[in-house]
Amino acid sequence: MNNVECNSSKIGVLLVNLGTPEGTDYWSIRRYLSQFLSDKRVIELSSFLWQPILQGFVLTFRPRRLGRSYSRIWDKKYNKSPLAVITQSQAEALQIDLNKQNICIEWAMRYGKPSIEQKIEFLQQQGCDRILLMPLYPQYSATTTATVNDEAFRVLMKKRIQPALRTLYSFADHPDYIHALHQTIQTHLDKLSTPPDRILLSFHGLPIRYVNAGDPYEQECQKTAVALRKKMGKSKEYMPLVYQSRFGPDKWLGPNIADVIKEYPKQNIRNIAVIAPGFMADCLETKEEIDHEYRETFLGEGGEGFTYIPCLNDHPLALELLKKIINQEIQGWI
Ligand SMILES: C=CC1=C(C)c2cc3[nH]c(cc4nc(cc5[nH]c(cc1n2)c(C)c5CCC(=O)O)C(CCC(=O)O)=C4C)c(C)c3C=C
Ligand SMILES: [Fe+2]
Ligand SMILES: [Fe+2]
Repeated sequence: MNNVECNSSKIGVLLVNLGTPEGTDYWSIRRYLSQFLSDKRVIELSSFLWQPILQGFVLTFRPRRLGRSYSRIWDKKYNKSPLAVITQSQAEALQIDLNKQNICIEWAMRYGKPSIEQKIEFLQQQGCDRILLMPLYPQYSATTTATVNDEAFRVLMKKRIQPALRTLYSFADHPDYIHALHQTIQTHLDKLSTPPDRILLSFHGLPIRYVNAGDPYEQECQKTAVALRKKMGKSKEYMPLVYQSRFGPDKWLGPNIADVIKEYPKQNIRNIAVIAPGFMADCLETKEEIDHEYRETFLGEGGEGFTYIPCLNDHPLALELLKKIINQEIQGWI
């Protein structure tokens, strides 16, 4: 995949993000959603109950609507979703930087392609006998981080010769992560003619049931919010933590971003900025859900200014952060 040869590399790094359909048509989306929503880490229901609902109802209706959403954000140049394009770009930029250290960087998707299996195979073929698995989720959740690990170990289960495998837990308050977020927020705000009355920190939600069962995700999000507010010298009121992307009938973590922003104009809060620190790359949940849907909601309720602050993506500070994490996690391997 990369321009850089990595035949002599002995350490492999696999960046993994959530997933992506191969196209925006009904069947591509259906295939992707079916794999994603059949994951028992994501939907904690018995298959006996859930599969008939998924196959009969969800996968009949949701792909069409989701396909329209993906079409609006699809990267026409690369014919890929933004999540795939950005993750690839992160991997390519890191490869150029880490080539000297004999490290081979690859990227994969937990659902869809390129798969974790395909990329572990490839890294082994390149001579990597040690692999650092890096789920690109700053905040740990069993629904995201753990399922990446599950899949990698399932791949290893089939191998006679296994590479050494290290996993990354999270980096919710890593100083370089907080620094990168601070800088991107500041640079973005400096360009605005009217400063926002609030900066919302919007994280992907999780069913409360999972948190009650022990998923540390809510604490992880709070860790990020507390560290970022401290770094910026701002209050909890000015930078509230909110949750987005609800799915299904469960009760999800709150406060829900849609409820919060609907109330703001009534409180004379008319200019807001939104950032989604939980995503390392812009995707459907940011480009479409925040920058399109919530923008319309806020302006429709009487808001005057809505600005979306992009994810870290392949910003130089994001690459510095990932490089720092890699060097910390491979200690003792070089
Ligand atoms: C019960 C369902 C879901 C849980 C739990 C969940 C957790 C979770 N997801 C992310 C990150 C992303 N999710 C994305 C899309 C997405 N998520 C769900 C459902 C759950 N997510 C669905 C059904 C979808 C598809 C879109 C939709 O139908 O609304 C994405 C975007 C992918 C893209 O291609 O752009 C990301 C990223 C996290 C971090 C998380 C738990 C912490
Ligand atoms: Fe999700
Ligand atoms: Fe969504």
